[in-house]
Amino acid sequence: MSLVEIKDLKVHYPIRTGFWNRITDSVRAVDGITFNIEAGETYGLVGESGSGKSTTGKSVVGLEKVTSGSIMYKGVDITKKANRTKLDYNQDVQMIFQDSLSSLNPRKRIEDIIAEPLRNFEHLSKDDEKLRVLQLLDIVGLDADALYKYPHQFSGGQRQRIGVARAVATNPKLIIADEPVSALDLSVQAQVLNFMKKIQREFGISYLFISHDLGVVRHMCNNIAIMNRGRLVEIGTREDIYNHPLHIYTKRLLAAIPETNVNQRAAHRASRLAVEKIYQEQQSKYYDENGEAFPLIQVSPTHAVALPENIAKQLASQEGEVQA
Ligand SMILES: Nc1ncnc2c1ncn2[C@@H]1O[C@H](COP(=O)(O)OP(=O)(O)OP(=O)(O)O)[C@@H](O)[C@H]1O
Repeated sequence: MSLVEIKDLKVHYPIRTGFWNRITDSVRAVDGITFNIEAGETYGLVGESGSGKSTTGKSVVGLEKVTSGSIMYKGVDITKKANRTKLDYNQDVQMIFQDSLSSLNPRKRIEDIIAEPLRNFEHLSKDDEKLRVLQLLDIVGLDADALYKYPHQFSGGQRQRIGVARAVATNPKLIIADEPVSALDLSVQAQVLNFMKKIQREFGISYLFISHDLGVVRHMCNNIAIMNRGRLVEIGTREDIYNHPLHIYTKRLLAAIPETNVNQRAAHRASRLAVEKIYQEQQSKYYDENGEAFPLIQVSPTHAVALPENIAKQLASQEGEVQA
C-alpha cells in the first residue's frame, strides 16, 4: 500500500451567472487524475500555470472540497472530514507555499510562528518548546537570534527555510510543497532544495513537490506526473520523463528549461521552436476532439502517456521502451 493513493480525483468549481446567480457551467480544475505517493519519496507534479496543480495539492491537505474520486492516506479516504480528524491528518500532512512573505504572519516573531503548530498539537513546557524551536532553526541553518525577529527581517530564501522549519515542527509524514522555490534566485533555490532533501533524509518525510519547472524537479523527484488542463498527460520515473518523454506537452516543458551552456544555446533554441511547431500543428494527434487529454496508456511498468493506444505504443517503441 502506498502512503497516498489518489484515484480519479475531480475538483470542479461552479461558475454562477445571471441575476439568480445560477450555476451555468464549471471550471474543471482537476478532472480525473490518478497517482500514488510512496513513503519517503518526492513525487513531482508539474504543469503550466492553471493546469490544476495547486488545486490538487490543496485537496490532498484537505483545504479544497473534492467533487468526486478518492484520496487514500494509509488506506483511509481523507476526502471525508471525519476520517481526517480520526487520523490526526492535520498533524501528519503540512504545506509549504511559494509566497513565504504572505504565508508567515508579519506581526509574529519567528519563535511564535514556528511554535504555533507545536502549540496546536503538542503541549510542551515553555522551555521544551523553545528548545524544539531552536533545534528546528538549526536544522534549516538559521541562528538562535532568528527567534526574536519578524519575517520582514529575513531574505526570501531565509523565509522559505522558516516555512520549512514550521512545516516539519509536528514531525509530518507528508509535506505538500507548492512551488517552494519559484520566487527565489537560482543559487538560493539550490540552498532551500538541499535543506528540504536533508530534512527528508532525517525525518523520512514524503513530498508532493508542485512546480511549473521541470528544471527544478529534476534534482528532487523520483517519480513525476505531468499535468495539463486538469488531467495527467504523462507519468513516469525521472529517467522516463527526462530521457524518453512521449507527450508533446512534456517535450514542451522540457524545451522550456533554460540552457546554461552558451555553446548549446542556438541548438537549444532551434529544438524549442521545432517542439513548439509540432505542438501548434498536431493538436489533433495529442488531444481529443474537445481539446482534452486522452486517458493514460501504460507503455512500460513505470511509464504511461495520454495518447491513443496505437500512437502511444508506436512512440514508446521508437524510444526503445519495454512494453507493458
Ligand atoms: N476557488 C476557485 N474558484 C474558481 N476557479 C478556480 C479556483 N481556484 C482555481 N481555479 C481555477 O482552476 C484552474 C486551476 O487552478 P490551479 O491554481 O489549481 O492551477 P495551477 O496549476 O496551480 O496554477 P498556478 O501555478 O498559476 O497556481 C484555473 O483555471 C483556476 O483559474
